[in-house]
Amino acid sequence: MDLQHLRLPEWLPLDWLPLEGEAKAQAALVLLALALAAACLLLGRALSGFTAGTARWLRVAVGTRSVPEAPGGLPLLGHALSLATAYCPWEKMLEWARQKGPLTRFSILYRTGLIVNDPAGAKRVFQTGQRLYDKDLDFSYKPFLSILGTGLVTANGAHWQKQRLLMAPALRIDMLDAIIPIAKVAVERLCKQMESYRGTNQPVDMEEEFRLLTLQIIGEAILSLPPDECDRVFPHLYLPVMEENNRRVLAPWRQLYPVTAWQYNRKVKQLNDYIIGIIRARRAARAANGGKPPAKPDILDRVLTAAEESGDKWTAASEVQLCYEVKTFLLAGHETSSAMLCWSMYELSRNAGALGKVRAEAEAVYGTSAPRDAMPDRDGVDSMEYTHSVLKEALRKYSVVPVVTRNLNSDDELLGHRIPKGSWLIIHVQGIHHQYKEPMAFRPERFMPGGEYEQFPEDIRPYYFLPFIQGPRNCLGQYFALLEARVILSTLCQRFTFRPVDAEKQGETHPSVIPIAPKHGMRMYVS
Ligand code: HEM
Repeated sequence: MDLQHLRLPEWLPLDWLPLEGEAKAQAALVLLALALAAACLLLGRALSGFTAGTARWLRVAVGTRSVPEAPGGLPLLGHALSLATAYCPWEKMLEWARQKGPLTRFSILYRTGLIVNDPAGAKRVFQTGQRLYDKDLDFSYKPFLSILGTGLVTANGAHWQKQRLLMAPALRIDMLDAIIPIAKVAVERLCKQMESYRGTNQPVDMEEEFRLLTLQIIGEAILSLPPDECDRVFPHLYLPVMEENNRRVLAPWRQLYPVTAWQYNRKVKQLNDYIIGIIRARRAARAANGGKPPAKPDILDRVLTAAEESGDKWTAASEVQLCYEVKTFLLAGHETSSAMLCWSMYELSRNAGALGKVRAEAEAVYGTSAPRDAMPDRDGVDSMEYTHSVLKEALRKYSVVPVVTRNLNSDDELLGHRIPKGSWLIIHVQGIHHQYKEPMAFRPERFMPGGEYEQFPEDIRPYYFLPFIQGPRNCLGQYFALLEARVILSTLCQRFTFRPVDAEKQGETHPSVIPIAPKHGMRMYVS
């Protein structure tokens, strides 16, 4: 082609090209062609995404018409406005479910959701049909993917199965035994600090203390980190990332704020570098020790042993995956436990009878004469049955994880309705927990032998208590959480009496952050 007489438009910013005449015209044409191809590619992707999204929307909207619809839906917007203006979105969903029945349909713009407020429905999703229900990564878990990535909580399908097999042995009984002394030493440290508040008018923010304490315990259990290292690293690197993730749940556009995004990405990178540094040092130490783990292996050592025994080659991808697993354990393993402890303590501060029973169990295990700090063994902790029931009742009443979401990857039959692939399920754990008698009354006796829980029919009973869900994807840390919490709660109750600064205010639950923590902190006077 003769390009000699081709006149390039003056508005094209081509001055930086170090060429002249025909060569410049040729280069400009190539650049234009590349720009056009990129634009077509982007448009194609947007169109195919839009077409796939529309097809899914149509399939789900039409396929779920037999399910009763929540009241107040608007054309196009669906229930988006009702949810956006509700004080608490999952309370609003529960209000709808109570009006419409065990399965209720709602929509947010083009997305149709189905609220499951029934133990039989939960059994289908979590147990008998578990393979059909994937984690909801494109909505509920999206803001947390920088921490969770492809770790266990957010993995799906064959990848999840492989990781579960690899990680589960790390929390076997001998590791659970090791958690007891870690928790006891940590709570004794907290007791010492709290002595200076005893009998003063200065309250202690127990929410903050429980958060730091559970982070110290999980930090030591996974990575053998000393408490001062946990206090130094996590509040700087990990907690700000989590705070920003929580903000992004309600304000996803925050990821477009350039300074916030830059700071956020920097913290995520520093946290990753920190954890990967520990993994590398640990592997080097094992290599120097003839490939053997240390005498007292922590969770990281146990996972490294399982990875070696699997026979898979260790690669850069294995390192990244393990980093996600460590972050997953950190996240899954402390905020939920800390919320459970806050609500248990709050209820005990208002219920002298229940507090008396917890104290009696503590004295039987730790002793009645000073220093009352005997190290419990597994049988000792297991003997604290009433304390265990206090924790379970706090998990029932406050349902710290109030809803669990899933995406259906194939057509299914749920609670008498045929529902299509692509449906979005919201299993209302709080709704199911509040199907007990007088649900807002705090009664640990419900979980004692012969209590209300045992009255539910045996085949469906586990689906009436779902703080850790049930089935193959149940919480891997549930025994860990309930063990450490028994040690913490019993020790604190044995040593101190707690009184909320403002009992009404302290009892308010946060309306938008999961796990549900106190809305105004948990400030307590100690005596
Ligand atoms: C009171 C404390 C806790 C509560 C209420 C809780 C709750 C839950 C729930 C509801 C799930 C299921 C999430 C879903 O399916 O979308 C889950 C999964 C998980 N939790 Fe916990 N958790 C607690 C403590 C812990 C601790 C201490 C650890 C680690 C040491 C842990 C590790 C995990 C892991 C790894 C999973 C994913 C399991 C899988 O998908 O295979 N959790 N937890």
